Amino acid sequence: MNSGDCCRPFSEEELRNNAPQVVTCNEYHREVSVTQNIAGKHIDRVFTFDKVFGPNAQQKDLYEQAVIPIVNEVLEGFNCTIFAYGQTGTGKTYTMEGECKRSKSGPNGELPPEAGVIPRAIKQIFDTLESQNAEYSVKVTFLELYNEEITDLLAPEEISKVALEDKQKKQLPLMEDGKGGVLVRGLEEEIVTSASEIFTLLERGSAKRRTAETLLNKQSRETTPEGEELIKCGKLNLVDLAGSENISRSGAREGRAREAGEINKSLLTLGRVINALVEHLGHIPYRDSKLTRLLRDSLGGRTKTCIIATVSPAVHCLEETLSTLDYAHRAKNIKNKPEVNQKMMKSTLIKDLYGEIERLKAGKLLLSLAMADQIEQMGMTIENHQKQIEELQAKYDYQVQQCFDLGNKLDATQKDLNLTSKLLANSEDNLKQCQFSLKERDFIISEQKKAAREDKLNADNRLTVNSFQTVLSQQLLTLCSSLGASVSRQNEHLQCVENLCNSFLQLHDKASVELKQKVNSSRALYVSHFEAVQNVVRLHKAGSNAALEELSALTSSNSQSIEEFLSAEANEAKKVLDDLQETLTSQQGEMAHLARELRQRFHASIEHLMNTSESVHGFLDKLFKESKRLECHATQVDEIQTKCIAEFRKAYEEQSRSEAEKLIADMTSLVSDCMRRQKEMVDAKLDDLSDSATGNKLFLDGYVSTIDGITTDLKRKWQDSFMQTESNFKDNADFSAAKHCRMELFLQKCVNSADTALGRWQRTKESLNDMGNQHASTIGSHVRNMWYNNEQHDAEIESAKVMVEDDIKENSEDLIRWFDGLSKQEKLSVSKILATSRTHSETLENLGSDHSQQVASIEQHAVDTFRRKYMDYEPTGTTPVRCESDIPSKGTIESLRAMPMDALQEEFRENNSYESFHVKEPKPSLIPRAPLSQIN
Ligand SMILES: Nc1ncnc2c1ncn2[C@@H]1O[C@H](COP(=O)(O)OP(=O)(O)OP(=O)(O)O)[C@@H](O)[C@H]1O
Repeated sequence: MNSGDCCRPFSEEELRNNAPQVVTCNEYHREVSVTQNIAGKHIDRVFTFDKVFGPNAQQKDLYEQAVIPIVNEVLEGFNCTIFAYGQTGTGKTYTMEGECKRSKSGPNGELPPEAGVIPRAIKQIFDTLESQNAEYSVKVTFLELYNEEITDLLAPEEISKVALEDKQKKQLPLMEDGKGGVLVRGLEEEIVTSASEIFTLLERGSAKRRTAETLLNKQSRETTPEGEELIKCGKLNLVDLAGSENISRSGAREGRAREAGEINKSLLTLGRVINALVEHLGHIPYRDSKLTRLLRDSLGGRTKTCIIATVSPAVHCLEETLSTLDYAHRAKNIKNKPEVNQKMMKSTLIKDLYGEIERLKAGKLLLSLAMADQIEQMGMTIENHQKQIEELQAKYDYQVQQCFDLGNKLDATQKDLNLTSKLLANSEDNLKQCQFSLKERDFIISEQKKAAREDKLNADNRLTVNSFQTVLSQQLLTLCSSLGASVSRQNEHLQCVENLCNSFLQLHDKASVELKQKVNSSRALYVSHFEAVQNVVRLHKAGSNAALEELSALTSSNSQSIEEFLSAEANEAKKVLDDLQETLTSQQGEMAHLARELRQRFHASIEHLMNTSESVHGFLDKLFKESKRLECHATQVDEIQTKCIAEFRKAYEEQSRSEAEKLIADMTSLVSDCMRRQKEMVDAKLDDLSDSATGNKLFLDGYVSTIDGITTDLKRKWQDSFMQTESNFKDNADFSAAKHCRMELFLQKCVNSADTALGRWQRTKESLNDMGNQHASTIGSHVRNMWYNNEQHDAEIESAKVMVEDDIKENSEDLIRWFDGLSKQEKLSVSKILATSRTHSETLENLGSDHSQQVASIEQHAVDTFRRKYMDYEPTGTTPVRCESDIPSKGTIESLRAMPMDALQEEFRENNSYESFHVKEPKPSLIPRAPLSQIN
């Protein structure tokens, strides 16, 4: 099955409402995409069809692209169906029929651009058939399927009128054609020879349409121009379906709902059939609706079918659009098996046609017989009607006669009525007169009976007065007793109120006194607390001040002691260094002196030895030995010196590593030890030397004589050795001097490092001093700030205290004043209440007494009044009491007499006019009745 989608442009209303577009058509890709907004997301659903026509597509485009091939196939002998499916108002009818009328078509039978599929297909068929110059015949059927009822839209008017009555009983039925197809029995088939004929038929048929599905069926038979015997036969079904919307959304009600339901039945069955075909189900429910029965061959059969789905681009049709597209998309999957209709032999066709003519003839005969019957029946009906008319005419005449009689009667009655009216007026007048005179009589009688009535009235009144007096006195007694009870109750209540007021006042006084006491005590408590707080603050302040002072003193003493300590340390170090310097200088001098002395003594002894060598050359060996020993001593001295220097160096190195004071002290002690030891050694050696020299001299003296012989040799040897010794001594002295110099150098270095250490120390001391001073000044400023803050806090607390005290004093005074005022007011109010209650009770008492007096007086007055008015005698006394009643004057008594008849009549007539016969407001009597009226 082919399926195409056709999206109409926005309607004017949609444009007016600015309806958003949700359908977009891609004609090139043959896609329709529908944009849905689900949970704030745009989701596009895309449907692909065989052809897609967007809002700008023209009728011509659709026809050319989608329908021409189908019509061509019809002309080739295929059966084809085109149906439009879609929501109401989406353009199904527009697509199928278009918006053209025949009158609008062009001069050469050209169709206007808005012409739809049907007129274009008709035109194409006839154009093609005519252009082929072939014999052809075209038959048209046009039916409407509405509420599952089939209407023949081509049925002739007169017959359809008759059929209209029949329709109530019998619809056009569907029947199987025996070849798997379905026929509509009795459906009119029009043979047409031109397109314009079809247009006329369509126009006529369209006028009869109600709505819903219409199905146009064109059958064309064609013989080829060459006059072959074979005839091609194709059928084109054009279907305009009803709106596809759901019944619940169609808004149909009652009768319309049934319609919609039936329409829906067709469409629903169509949907089910499509589904069953798509899903290749075993059972296809064609028989469930007439539409599917009619289109059976088009749905999965041998007919080529094209479904045109029409949609609206607007968002409000979104749901239906999706449903339509889904429907058409599913339908696309139906696979029909188109077959060319069997080509008929021309002779067979002629035979068929003859058969049909016979059938038609038979039908015509039957029809004429039926018509004769009908005519006969109608004649009888006319006769009946004639008789009925005659009867009716007779009835009418009778009625007219009756009307005439009734008119006469009416006139007579009218005259009677006038007469009766006059009589009635007279009677009424008489009645009025009678009534008037009756009234008059009544008045006269009543006037005349007045005196007698008065006596009776007096007796009645007396009785009434007596009974009234007893009732009144009883009621007054009850009233007095209830009033007295009420007064006593009210007095009690007032007493209660007074007592309550008094107790309330007492309680209030007590409470206010207690409150005052409490306010005073709380004030005192507050003041004492505040003072305690203040004391604590003062204590805290004093403590912090003392601590601050102590801190500042401690800081200054600390800095001072540090300074002192540092300066003492520096002085000591300086002193040690000076001592060291001095010791070193003296050591240096002493060493130089010692060395000089040593050299001098050595030279002197050498000279002495040389002077005495000749005499003591025997001892030269010994001297030589001694010199050797001296040399050994010198070596020892050197060794000691070396050791001393090494120790000094060591000490120096240690000194450079450790504290300067210790090093200097060590060095000083070392140097002094060394010097002492050298001196001791030198002294010892000098002693030894003089001792040995003495011994040697003695030895030499003792052995001079013995060693003369060898003296010369020895002398030479001695000189040599002496020279050698001298040179050695010189060398030693030089070495010693060099060592000394080095030692001096070391000493100098030591002094320099001591100076550097001293400088560093002084700098350290200065920086320490600075730091100390800085810290001291910072601490001092902190202390000052704290002091200042404390002072400020103190002042603030003091001012706050004063303020709070003032406030409290003021508030408590206010409170007390307010309480005083309140209690005064209350007292005033209570006293007012008391006064009021007293006044009230007095008033009540007065009221009670007044009331009883008044009751008595009322009673008396009432009794008097009644007596005065109605009684001639005292009600109970046996002896008649003189009554103080006014004795009417003679005139009054005269007036009490009944008036003469004439006067009474005159008076009555004056008060009552005869005309109006209404009793007028009585005029005051002409007769003076002043005393009586006063009494009455
Ligand atoms: N493609 C179109 N171009 C212009 N106007 C269109 C188009 N399609 C439809 N319309 C207009 O939309 C309106 C409704 O169209 P139409 O009556 O054909 O709808 P329908 O689907 O047949 O409705 P229904 O189901 O009630 O018969 C018409 O006024 C028609 O002119």
